[in-house]
Amino acid sequence: MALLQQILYKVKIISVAGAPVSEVSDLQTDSRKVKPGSCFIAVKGTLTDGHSFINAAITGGASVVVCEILPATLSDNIQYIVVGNSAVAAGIMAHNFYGELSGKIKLVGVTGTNGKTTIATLLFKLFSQLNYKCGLISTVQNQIAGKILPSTHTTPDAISLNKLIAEMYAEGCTYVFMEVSSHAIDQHRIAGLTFAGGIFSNITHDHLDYHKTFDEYIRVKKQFFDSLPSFAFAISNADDKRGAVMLQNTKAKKYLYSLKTMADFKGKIIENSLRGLVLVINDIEVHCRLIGTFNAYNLLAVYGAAVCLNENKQTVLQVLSGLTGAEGRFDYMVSRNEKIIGIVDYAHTPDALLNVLATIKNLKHGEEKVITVVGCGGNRDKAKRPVMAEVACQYSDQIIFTSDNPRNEDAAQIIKDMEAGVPIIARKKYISIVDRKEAIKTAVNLAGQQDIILVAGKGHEKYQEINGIKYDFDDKKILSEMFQLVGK
Ligand SMILES: CC(=O)N[C@H]1[C@@H](OP(=O)(O)OP(=O)(O)OC[C@H]2O[C@@H](n3ccc(=O)[nH]c3=O)[C@H](O)[C@@H]2O)O[C@H](CO)[C@@H](O)[C@@H]1O[C@H](C)C(=O)N[C@@H](C)C(=O)N[C@H](CCC(=O)O)C(=O)O
Ligand SMILES: Nc1ncnc2c1ncn2[C@@H]1O[C@H](COP(=O)(O)OP(=O)(O)OP(=O)(O)O)[C@@H](O)[C@H]1O
Repeated sequence: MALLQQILYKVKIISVAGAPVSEVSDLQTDSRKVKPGSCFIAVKGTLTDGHSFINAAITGGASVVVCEILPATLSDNIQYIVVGNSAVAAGIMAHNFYGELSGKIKLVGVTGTNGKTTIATLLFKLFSQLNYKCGLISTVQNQIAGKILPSTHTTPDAISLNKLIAEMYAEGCTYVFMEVSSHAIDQHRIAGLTFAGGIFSNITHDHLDYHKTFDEYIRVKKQFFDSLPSFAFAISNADDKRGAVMLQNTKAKKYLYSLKTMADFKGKIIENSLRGLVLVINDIEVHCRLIGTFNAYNLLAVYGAAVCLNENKQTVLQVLSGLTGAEGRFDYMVSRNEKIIGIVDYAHTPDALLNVLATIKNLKHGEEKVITVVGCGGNRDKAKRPVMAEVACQYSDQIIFTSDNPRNEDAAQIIKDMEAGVPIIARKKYISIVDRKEAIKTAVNLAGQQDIILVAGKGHEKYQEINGIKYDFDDKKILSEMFQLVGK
């Protein structure tokens, strides 16, 4: 049980009604999770309004209701607390409920359209190798000092988020690196948290189904930096058109990183190939295992954050040189005998597939073939199927269409939908193999010395979802097994 008065610390209360309650058992924003003695916070959502579930929450046992508008009829023995914004209140209350722990650890948030998972994961790996106990909150997975927990959101809801941070604190974590999505900022999932630092990667047109306009998307992202405290650091990408704007109104100490202009954290690419990056960062040369210019930016952001957190520059670069990126994000291996490069990437949209294939094309230096294994998910946007196929054909020498997560659809039909997008001139360079394992094996059989195999779409996922059942499936593991089996 927790004292209601303490949980309401810093919440802007407009009025209070009903029967006074001194303690609550927990906080819930979902009436379906309410238990006897819960405090139910009615949040206006994107689909429905939590206010319409107040009665259900009371029936479930809630003794306190936090809301923006009082219900027409008040129930007996319930305390009602009216606030200006329930989502903000939920954030602050969750932070108080779990012991205001974000200020007791160093919490670093990463926001931007691309690179959040990579930057947060690299920071987690770096600080873990520097012998700190760390937490990671990301799209791919959450981690508490090495213990892996599944992730459902890029940034969890306020209650789950504060609970997770409390678990990290209890395990002795001193740093938590987390992704901050624009949805989370907009829905106040991070309200009440004290950040030690914030990092901006970049912003491009995305998520406009949610934010409606690009200006609104920028405004939401900027709110994160506007809310950082003066003792925090704010690091931004000087080479992004909106990099400077992000830091315009922040109280935090401002830093910029760049590959192009003078900046606090200045980097230069000396070598950029499918075998890694050679960079000079603040006059120190560093050989990294990550691939592509975008990863040079990610590495600079990580380096900058580590320096802001008072780590030794040489040591940071030394550790960074050995790190691989986030699982399933341009995740690559080299086959033992024929030095075939195998890349597993989460790219499951035409845009992402184009980015990965364009990066491969820019980095390969000779006549190496690019063989792409790709499919599309079932029960999702059908319009993207032919477009994905077209992109794959445009940038690959050979393509194998296969199944992704067919879910409740017929995998062969999904592939047919993809085949409709194959340009006439590319008809001879694709084949279709429904069984994903067979498709990967065929790609390995087709590949010669130094060729490049891209297995796209599932990245870090460890399953294939077919008719409601998730079967074990791991692209990276299977690719590696096939290299061995085929003897390449
Ligand atoms: C569009 C969106 O972001 N929706 C999020 C939002 O749900 P919502 O606003 O739709 O909720 P709602 O269904 O309208 O319900 C409103 C309120 O009524 C409550 N309710 C609802 C039903 C009921 O019976 N009882 C009840 O109390 C709900 O708990 C909620 O508080 O708030 C929920 C709780 O925080 C989130 O789980 C949910 O994420 C959905 C599942 C989602 O898919 N979100 C994606 C788009 C998302 O957030 N993505 C970003 C990453 C984006 C990226 O960079 O790729 C992320 O951070 O994960
Ligand atoms: N700094 C960057 N700039 C542009 N593209 C990037 C950057 N970092 C990674 N990418 C590309 O975007 C893809 C997604 O990267 P990552 O998962 O790190 O980003 P994210 O912001 O977490 O996106 P998501 O929420 O979709 O996972 C990668 O596979 C890579 O192709």
